Amino acid sequence: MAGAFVRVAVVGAGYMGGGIAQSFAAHGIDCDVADESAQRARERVQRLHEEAGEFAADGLLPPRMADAVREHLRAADSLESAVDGAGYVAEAVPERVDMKSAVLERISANVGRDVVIGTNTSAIPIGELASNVTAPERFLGVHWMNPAPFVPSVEVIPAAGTGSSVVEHVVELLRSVGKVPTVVGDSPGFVANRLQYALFREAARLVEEGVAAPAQVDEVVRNSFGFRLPFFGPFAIADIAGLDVYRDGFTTLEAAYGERIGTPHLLTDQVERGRHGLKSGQGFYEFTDGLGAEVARHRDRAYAELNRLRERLGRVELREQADPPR
Ligand SMILES: NC(=O)C1=CN([C@@H]2O[C@H](COP(=O)(O)OP(=O)(O)OC[C@H]3O[C@@H](n4cnc5c(N)ncnc54)[C@H](O)[C@@H]3O)[C@@H](O)[C@H]2O)C=CC1
Ligand SMILES: O=C(O)[C@@H](O)C(=O)[C@H](O)[C@@H](O)CO
Repeated sequence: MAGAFVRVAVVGAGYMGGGIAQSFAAHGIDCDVADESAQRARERVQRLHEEAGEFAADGLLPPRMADAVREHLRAADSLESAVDGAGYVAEAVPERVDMKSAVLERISANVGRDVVIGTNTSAIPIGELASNVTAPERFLGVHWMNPAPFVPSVEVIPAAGTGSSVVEHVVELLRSVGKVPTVVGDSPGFVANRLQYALFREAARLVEEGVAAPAQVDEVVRNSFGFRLPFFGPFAIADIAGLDVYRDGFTTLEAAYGERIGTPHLLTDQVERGRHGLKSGQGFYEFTDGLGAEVARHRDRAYAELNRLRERLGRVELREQADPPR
């Protein structure tokens, strides 16, 4: 059914809209982009074409995909002409409810009722934006990560009224362009940004309290739990560490920071049921029948390989602010 979306339109050709458009076009899907003015859309598309060539020259994209971006990605003179004939429209204008509402109203006034409309909002509940769209069963959140051509995940967020076939078609479309779509519930920040912003908030508190400078926080994160994240999410990481150990750690953190870092019931419940993670054979995941040993072996191989990749790639040195924030 991805064929139902042979043409897509992207409204808002900035950092995200541009990358989303490149991702579709690189896979041979015609993609028309609109921005605030025809001139801005033309300038952005010219840059997106050049950038695809640079990706190919650097070996990040096969040359045929860069050619496909030049062939299939086009600038439209207006929102109305971009969406004309599209089967799927991606909205990627700034993260402001007023701006998104006006643009979504305009999109839905200019397309048929069966045209699927996805918003790339980072955090605004989809149910809140749905009131701007006629036939809201064809509306949903489709949240890409930056930079869109290279980061696999796209959160797919149905609102209460989104049709299940619409969700299926969008999942299929995203898979057809090499993405990893995950359907999640409609809650502010969804999964990725609720976690990402919670991490950033605590990182900022550490700096505000003088515990560490931004560069020190980043160094610790990259080389500690951040090092594990390409392979394991927070539940697998907790299982591998030991859920009883996590529960005991929370005792100290909760005493110091209260509810902000309070012990989750989900965790104490596992520990009380004797599910301590990998070492007990069960936690949030099952490690029986030799799976525990397999997970540990894969973990060690993955981490050793990641160390080698990091050595090979080297680092880009970020220059610290001369007058660091407190
Ligand atoms: N920057 C990021 O890392 C990510 C951002 N997002 C979300 O994607 C959306 C866009 O963010 P960015 O691309 O980073 O912003 P951006 O500022 O780079 O791009 C926004 C684009 O929308 C255009 N625009 C503004 N008003 C418009 C209108 N009425 N009609 C058509 N185009 C209009 C702007 O000229 C600009 O090109 C936001 O909702 C943001 O939260 C989602 C994932 C990652
Ligand atoms: O991290 C990402 O790419 C996304 O989840 C985002 O939505 C943005 O970084 C966002 O937080 C910035 O507005």
